[in-house]
Order: sequence, then structure tokens, then C-alpha cells
Amino acid sequence: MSNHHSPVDDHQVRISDSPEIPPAINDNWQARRELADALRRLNMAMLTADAPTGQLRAVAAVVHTEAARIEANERVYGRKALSNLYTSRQQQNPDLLHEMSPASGWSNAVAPGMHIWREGERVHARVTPDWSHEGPFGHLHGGVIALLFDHVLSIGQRMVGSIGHTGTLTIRYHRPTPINKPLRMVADVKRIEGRKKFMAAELWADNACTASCEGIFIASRNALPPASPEPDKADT
Ligand SMILES: CCCCCCCCCC(=O)SCCNC(=O)CCNC(=O)[C@H](O)C(C)(C)COP(=O)(O)OP(=O)(O)OC[C@H]1O[C@@H](n2cnc3c(N)ncnc32)[C@H](O)[C@@H]1OP(=O)(O)O
Repeated sequence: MSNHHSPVDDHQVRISDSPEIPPAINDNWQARRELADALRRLNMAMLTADAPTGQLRAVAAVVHTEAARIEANERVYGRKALSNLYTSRQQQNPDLLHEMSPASGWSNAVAPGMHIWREGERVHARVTPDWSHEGPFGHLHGGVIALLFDHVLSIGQRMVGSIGHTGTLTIRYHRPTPINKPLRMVADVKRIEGRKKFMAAELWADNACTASCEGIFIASRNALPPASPEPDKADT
């Protein structure tokens, strides 16, 4: 699997085998997770507090000042460049997708912070969207649901090889999905035809399936066929 070079083919992506979020790879990434948590808190406070205008402007000024401090460091844009930087420094590479993804990244403040893990032939996910993800009053935005499905299915592909591009997602929204409570997802591979993986997933709140999804993912022409039933262990 080491000679995969397609744009979305990343042999470093692993599927956790634990429902618990793994610790950050080092203290620097732990600090990024802490900053992402602080930013999520700030966003939630801003969206939900009946705050005076002057207070909001004062906080904005402070945040801009603090952002400038971090911006003054060397900038590295994107997972690929960051991965190359770690390699050039001979440092251990964190599982960057799980830190930086807009769906699951624990170090990405815009991500709802989903955790995905494998049990047998299925992947499971846990996520608690909040008021910042509201679509219909008090419920989850359908586009965020599509994001969650796309991501859990994308990662689920690693059970049977490499990650291909999303070709088609078909989502059925059965009922409104609540926010501010833990949601569960489950996904599996239905069949593989050539470069196409046919996947399916469900989103659950309490005991109700609120949405289900079918996805077709297209492997790169250069991708090797699955080398092992457990590629996440075989090539990392
Ligand atoms: C490092 C990993 C990190 C991953 C992070 C998470 C990623 C999350 C997933 C994504 O968000 S990916 C981004 C969203 N998707 C895209 O931007 C894909 C844009 N579309 C494309 O790049 C191409 O259209 C695509 C790669 C999907 C297909 O192009 P190809 O030139 O490889 O396909 P080709 O035309 O050779 O068709 C191959 C087969 O797939 C079928 N096919 C092609 N496009 C399809 C499509 N869109 N949906 C369903 N089937 C499709 C096509 O009919 C054919 O079937 P048959 O083999 O049976 O003839």
C-alpha cells in the first residue's frame, strides 16, 4: 500500500478499534485540541449569549490579537504539507485526518468532533452536534448530516482498502435529528465492483434512526487492490 499517490489516498489514515478517543500524539497536538475546545466554547457563547455589543467587539479585538500571535509562526497549509514537514524533521506523524478533518478533527474548531472506530465489519461513530450546527429550529442541519455521512463512509472504506473519492451520496432524512445529545452512526461496505465501493450508513438518536445514506466511492485508477482484510493494521 506504500505506493498510493492519488489525491485522497492516504495510507496513514487508521481506523481506531476503540470507542474512546485516543490521546494526542504529543503535547503540541494536545494543546491544539485544547485551543480547538476553547474556540468551540467561544463560538457557542457568542451564538447563545445575549451579550452587549461593546462586549462582543472587545472580545473580537482580543481574539484578533491572539490570532496574530499564532499567525506569526511558520505557516504550513494542508495535511500533505504538514505531513512532509514532519517527515523532513524525522518526527512522528500524527493521524492528521483525525486531528484536522472538518467532520471529525479534534484539533479543528469547526468540526463537531466525531469519533469513528471499527468493530468487526462495521465502523461506528459518536458525535454530539450543538447549537452551532442547528438547521431547523432545535434540530441538526441537513448539510451537516451529509458531512457526517460522507466522513464516516469515507473512513469506513479503509476496512477494505484505500480511501476513494465520494462519487454519489444518497441520503434519506427520516425525521428531524436532535442537537445537543450524543448521536450514533454505523456504516459498512455492501459490495465492491471494480473501483467502486458501495457503502451504507445510518444515523441514530436514542432509539430512532433519523437518517440513512448510501454512498458510492470511486478508488483512484492507481490504487492497489485491497492487500489484506485489515489494511489499517497491515500498512501502518
Ligand atoms: C487522505 C484521505 C482523506 C479522505 C478524507 C475524507 C474524504 C471525504 C470524501 C470526500 O469528500 S471526496 C470529495 C468529494 N468528491 C469529489 O470531489 C469527487 C469529484 N469527482 C471526481 O473526482 C471523479 O468524478 C471521480 C473520481 C468520482 C470518478 O472519476 P473517474 O474518472 O475515476 O471515474 P470513471 O469515469 O473512470 O468511472 C469509473 C466508474 O465509476 C463510475 N462513476 C464515476 N463517477 C461516479 C459518480 N460520481 N458516482 C457514481 N459512480 C461514478 C463510472 O460509472 C464507472 O463505473 P463502471 O466501472 O461500472 O463503468
